[in-house]
Amino acid sequence: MASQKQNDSSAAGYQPLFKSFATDAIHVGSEPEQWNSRAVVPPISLSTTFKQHGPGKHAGFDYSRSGNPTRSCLERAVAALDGAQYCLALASGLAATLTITHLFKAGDGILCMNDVYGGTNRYFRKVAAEVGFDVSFADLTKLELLKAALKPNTKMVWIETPTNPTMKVVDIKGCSDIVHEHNKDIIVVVDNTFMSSYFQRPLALGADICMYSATKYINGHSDVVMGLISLNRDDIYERLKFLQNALGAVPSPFDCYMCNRGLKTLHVRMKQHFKNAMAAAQFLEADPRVDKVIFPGLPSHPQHELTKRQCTGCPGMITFYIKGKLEHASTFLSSLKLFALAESLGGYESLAEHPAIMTHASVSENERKELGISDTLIRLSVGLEDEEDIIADLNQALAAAVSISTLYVIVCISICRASFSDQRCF
Ligand SMILES: Cc1ncc(COP(=O)(O)O)c(C=O)c1O
Ligand SMILES: N[C@@H](CC[Se]C[C@H](N)C(=O)O)C(=O)O
Repeated sequence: MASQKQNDSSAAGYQPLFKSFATDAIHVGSEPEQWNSRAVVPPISLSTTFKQHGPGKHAGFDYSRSGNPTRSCLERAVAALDGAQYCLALASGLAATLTITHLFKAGDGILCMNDVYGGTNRYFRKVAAEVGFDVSFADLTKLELLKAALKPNTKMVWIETPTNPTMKVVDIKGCSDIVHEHNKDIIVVVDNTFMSSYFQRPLALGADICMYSATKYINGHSDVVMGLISLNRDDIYERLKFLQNALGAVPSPFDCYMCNRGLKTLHVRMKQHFKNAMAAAQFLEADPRVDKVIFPGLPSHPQHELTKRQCTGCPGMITFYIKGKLEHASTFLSSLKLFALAESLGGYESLAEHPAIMTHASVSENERKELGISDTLIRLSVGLEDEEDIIADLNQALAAAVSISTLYVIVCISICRASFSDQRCF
């Protein structure tokens, strides 16, 4: 990648860290010289309107939905971190998705990765499809399925990587090349919520738009709901800027201030999320009470090599299947003491949830089954607490959920099932 340089603190085998990331996060958009007061921390500009010199003659801002000084500070910082020329802040991740989709019109084709955040699935299936978009889904981890799914009316390909919740990793460059060879006008969007700009820069890999639920790692403190869109193309930016104002789903100046404040420590947080998640994933993978762990940082992850090729590291997201049934998953979740049983992710605090019942309840049962979102699937957002405390909490909750005698019964049943099916085979 042209914008990257080898850095001592890069994780072994991954892409080198992005040059000057921390410096840009801290300084771009926050220059004291832009304010008469020379404030080092950007002020929260609450005014909804701005005095004009003459009709239509203003100093860059006229009305706060159309543009706001505090929002501009955040947008400039995020653009720099994404290696983008432009960034637009929206009221939520879903508001960003909605605003991007308004680039198109009824009858246009939208091809979406089959495993995406439940609300994205819900929006495309139950809102966009209902107003006439031709929405289809495919497993974009398989490039041949992407090729087969592109249609003459396809206008947008929506990638989420790693996917929420089953952590599939999509080859952004591979997909973008195929899509743009098919038709250079198709817009490739990457939902970069899980990786954040610290671990992945989709625009450098060929995507046209990079979007975020900034509610997660970008803000990182679980106290702001926001969406962000970064891009380089002038024509798409002009239209999105128009839509940001015309649709009006903008964040408040206070939230922009908070998010910009969170962004200043993104690099520090992401490093520690990676370290803590790696330790937790290794612990879970070695534990007999766990069936399977899905973490792109583990060599057992099917796209581990791809992750190292396209990312600089991994966030704190781990998905795993606990041994047993729904009752074991439920007991595990309600026995956690340090992890809070709650939706959302990417904050400094550890969270755990049950995707089938919580974040992906809006995905149909059949689809959940196909995607592996089963009753025993648990999603963790590993926070920044001490590593030993995180592991101790997982250990005690596993002990509460799957006792040695239960484990013995589960193992006996699976041995019996295996030998029964062997006999049926012969
Ligand atoms: C990957 C991903 N994309 C988008 C969204 C939507 O973001 P928001 O909740 O900020 O609207 C979420 C979560 O809600 C998410 O996890
Ligand atoms: N992206 C978050 C959001 C949780 Se789902 C929120 C709400 N219940 C809804 O259905 O919109 C995550 O935890 O994945």
